Amino acid sequence: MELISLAGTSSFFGWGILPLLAVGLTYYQYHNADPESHPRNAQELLRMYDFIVVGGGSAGAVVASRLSEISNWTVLLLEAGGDENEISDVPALAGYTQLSDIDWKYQTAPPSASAYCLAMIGDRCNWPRGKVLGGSSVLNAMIYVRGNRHDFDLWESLGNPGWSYRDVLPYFIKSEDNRNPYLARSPYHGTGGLLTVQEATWRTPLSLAFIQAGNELGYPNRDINGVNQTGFMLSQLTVRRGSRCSTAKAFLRPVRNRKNLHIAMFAQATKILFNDDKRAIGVEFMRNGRKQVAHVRREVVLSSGSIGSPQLLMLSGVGPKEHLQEFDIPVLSDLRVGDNLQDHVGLGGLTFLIDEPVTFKKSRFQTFPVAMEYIINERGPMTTSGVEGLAFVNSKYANTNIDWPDVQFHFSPSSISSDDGDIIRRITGLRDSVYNTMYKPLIKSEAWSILPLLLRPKSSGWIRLKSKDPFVYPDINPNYFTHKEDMDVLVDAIRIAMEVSNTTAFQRFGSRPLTIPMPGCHKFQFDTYDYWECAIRHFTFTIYHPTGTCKMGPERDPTAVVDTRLRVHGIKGLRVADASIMPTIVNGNPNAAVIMIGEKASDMIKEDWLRRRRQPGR
Ligand SMILES: Cc1cc2nc3c(=O)[nH]c(=O)nc-3n(C[C@H](O)[C@H](O)[C@H](O)COP(=O)(O)OP(=O)(O)OC[C@H]3O[C@@H](n4cnc5c(N)ncnc54)[C@H](O)[C@@H]3O)c2cc1C
Repeated sequence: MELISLAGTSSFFGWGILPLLAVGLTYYQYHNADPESHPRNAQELLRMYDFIVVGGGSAGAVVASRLSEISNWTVLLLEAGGDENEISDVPALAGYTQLSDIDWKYQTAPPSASAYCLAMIGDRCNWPRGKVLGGSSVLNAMIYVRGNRHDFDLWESLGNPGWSYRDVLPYFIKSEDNRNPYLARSPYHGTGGLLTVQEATWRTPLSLAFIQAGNELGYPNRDINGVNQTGFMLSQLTVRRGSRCSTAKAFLRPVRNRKNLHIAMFAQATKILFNDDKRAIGVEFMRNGRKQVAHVRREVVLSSGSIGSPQLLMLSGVGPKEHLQEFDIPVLSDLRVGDNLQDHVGLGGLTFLIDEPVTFKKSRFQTFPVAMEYIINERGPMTTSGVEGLAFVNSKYANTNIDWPDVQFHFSPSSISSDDGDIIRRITGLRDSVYNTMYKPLIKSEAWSILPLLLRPKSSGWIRLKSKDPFVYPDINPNYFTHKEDMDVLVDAIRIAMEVSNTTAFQRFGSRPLTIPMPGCHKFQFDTYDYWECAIRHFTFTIYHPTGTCKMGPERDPTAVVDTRLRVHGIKGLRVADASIMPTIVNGNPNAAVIMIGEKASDMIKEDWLRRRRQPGR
């Protein structure tokens, strides 16, 4: 628009003005003042900072941004990866970032205690994590869900005062800039914050069928980030003008010109350094092939995520004593780092066929006009994350006396093969036998799917070092389905998904389940408990929500790693602020809660240090 109006004025001033303008803009480096311009990768670092934040992901970007609001504090953000790119910006291309350079490309260890991920090559599930400024918020599906008020009240009741729903709600609201007027009006949402949240502006007709189906089943269409969670709704997303709004875009780009904030990309922390008093005094990191050290005056904040944070703590001598001794790592604080690994897990590839040409397919939407609509108008099919609707429902095992549903549905107007086998097949790591038998035959069909997800798993796993070498990935054991109750809830969730397909809303499109049996499950009759258990153990689908590996809890809790102010027990000058501190996994996609943790951590750090300054002698 601006260019068009400039072109209009050029006839008045003559053509000479455009080159003049271009020279002027370059001379004054106009982009420097643009809050949307990318952050700079600082090359010259100081020897000492007030704070060092390790990891610039969903939480770390928030912490670095908020701490550097105090202009006389110097802040260094160390990020192992580089910057976001054009592909990661496009919601519909989210899958393309996985297994790319900006993904750590973790995998689960082959199962031992119980069977899962059997349909995947090597019986390992891929666990993507963002290795990029913005972290996993650059790879994720952008779904904005806060969790349930009972999650946070539970955290408080486990000995964490200050973390009840009433306490944390203001932090969710603080970050948010909700762009849907009907949501923005609600007291549960915020406007004017740094993180843009809105519903997708484009959707298939099936999204409305999904909401109507919920109604038919007795579930209201409601804002699941509002007063109650149980119900169906269109997805709220962290997007801005049709593009991804990662935490790097939201929290770091606007402050890129702060002199007191240095962002060092491609800098992977390898160890936290301590003095004899067990106080963190600096961080050792690798950058440009060189080992370097940055010292810290006040605190190190570890925000390396649920895999990176426990790994770095253990490498630095904070972790289970017997495990660290295996690697001859001197033990500074014997804590259950790496335990309590909780994740959301469900059945992948639960597919329904329809007769109408309304689904989201590569052949229909990866076209030149669609691309141009995105580039020019920031609208159209490229702006969708692929998950058009969400539902929070109760399995028959849920306590319906309280609003705390135990199952989440992700509704997609597509199937595993809607992209013609390009990406989804690769990023799920499906064996050829499974893809070719079940999903390849659907390439020409119209299909939609529901991902039924277990919200509060009883099974939990652990992260353990495989080596003292910080560049060797740790062992990831999610231990899915060691508790039968988890399987019971999921099988019942599949039955509810079948009911969704049977509603009038979906029958209008001729909806019916895909009945090709999962390879490996032929011996069970389709749609029995045993069949679904077998299918779940094969096409085990995590949507990558690992949490809890540096659990928050009081000192009396032998499983706690950080206290309620996120300070590592037994250590000075070191906090953890990311998904790993969750004592229990939140009831829904965790990104919003992780951002809340970043906000609250920053406020606590400010309170602690600014109060100390005002009260000399403490
Ligand atoms: C594919 C995918 C889809 C998802 N979809 C959704 C969704 O739609 N909605 C939702 O709510 N949640 C979603 N999630 C989960 C959500 O994105 C994460 O829970 C959240 O981003 C975790 O934030 P974090 O700050 O704990 O870790 P991260 O965001 O992963 O940040 C950790 C950062 O630390 C850096 N780092 C790690 N180790 C080091 C080191 N040693 N030195 C320096 N830097 C280091 C990493 O590179 C990274 O940038 C998804 C996740 C993935 C991977």
